[in-house]
Amino acid sequence: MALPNRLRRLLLGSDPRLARMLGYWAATCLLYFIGAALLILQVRAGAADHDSAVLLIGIGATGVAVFAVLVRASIVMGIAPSTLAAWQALFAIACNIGAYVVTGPLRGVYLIFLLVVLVFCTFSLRPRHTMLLCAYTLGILGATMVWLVATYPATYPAYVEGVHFASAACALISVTLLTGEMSKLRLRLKQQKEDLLAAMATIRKLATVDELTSLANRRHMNEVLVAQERRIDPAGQPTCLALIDLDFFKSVNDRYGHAAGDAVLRAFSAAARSELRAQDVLARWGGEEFLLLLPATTMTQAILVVERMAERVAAAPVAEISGGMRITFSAGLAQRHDREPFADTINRADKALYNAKSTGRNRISLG
Ligand SMILES: Nc1nc2c(ncn2[C@@H]2O[C@H](COP(=O)(O)OP(=O)(O)OP(=O)(O)O)[C@@H](O)[C@H]2O)c(=O)[nH]1
Repeated sequence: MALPNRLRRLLLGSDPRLARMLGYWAATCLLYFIGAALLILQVRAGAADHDSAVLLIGIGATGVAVFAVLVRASIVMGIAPSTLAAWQALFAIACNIGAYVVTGPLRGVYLIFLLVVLVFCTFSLRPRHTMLLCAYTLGILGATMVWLVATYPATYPAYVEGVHFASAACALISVTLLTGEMSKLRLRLKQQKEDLLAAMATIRKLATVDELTSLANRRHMNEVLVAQERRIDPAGQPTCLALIDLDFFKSVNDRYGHAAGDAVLRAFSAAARSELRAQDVLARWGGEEFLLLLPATTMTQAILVVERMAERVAAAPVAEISGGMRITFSAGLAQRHDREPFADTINRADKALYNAKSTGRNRISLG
């Protein structure tokens, strides 16, 4: 892995949610720097108290650093993004109100910052939580303004604070209502996306899996074969195919009924599949016929696999059939020649299967 990639992974992690949260954190950082710069300008102009400004900048910087660590570790620590966003918002609001108190005539700017904090919450908080946050902000802001007017009436005239509070309340409430609507829209979109993904998974399953046996269906097997034909196998990697057909299956249906026949097909599929490796593919090719693909398998190995399969299938109990009838099958086995189209290998396996049937069934013939 290249060094910048490694560094990126170390800083941002590999989870896209984490990268997004760190993106929001970077935006709050920017806000903090602008707020701090404004405070320094006010101190230089003699409009803000130096010590209070330094203390506030220190608290803000510590908060920003602590949240960087918390965001980075949130997934490991199991902290929900919404919880972290709420903490960050509470902290940012407290800092902004602190800056409002410390800053001189330009303090109105921090009221705009309060709005920005609430807008950010749209992306991570539920509408109800954003409303609670708005109420908390207005409560603390109102109480602070009353205290300022009562303690320093010359610096914080009542009519100025009144106008500040009224405009902040109008803006914050409007933004909260608006962001509430946006949050609902976002949640609806998220739900729709999840529904769509679930529907796509169902469609994919229906398109690739045989409903009765849960094996791959013929369509999917054809896709697998096409993909296999396009692959360039390393030299000396043989592939075998087996066409498998249950013996005297019609008589199962006739004697025990169609439902029992279905049960036999399911029992065969489960038993046969239990003998296969992860890379082998067994598909229902049609009716009571199955196609088995054995990649990286020699003919000798394939014979052993199909024999083991036959033993397992014969021993599989089928509750729907009384009298302990044994399920047997006949198989035509063929090894794919170099670059041979699978259609031709299947043809050879089919001829071998015909041979197995005509020479007595319950056996493997080679094609
Ligand atoms: N229960 C059930 N029967 C099926 C299904 N698909 C095909 N069949 C039946 O499978 C039977 C196949 O009969 P045949 O082709 O004569 O084969 P067989 O009786 O197994 O005879 P051999 O293959 O020659 O040993 C037919 O009766 C089909 O109706 C299915 O999904 N469920």
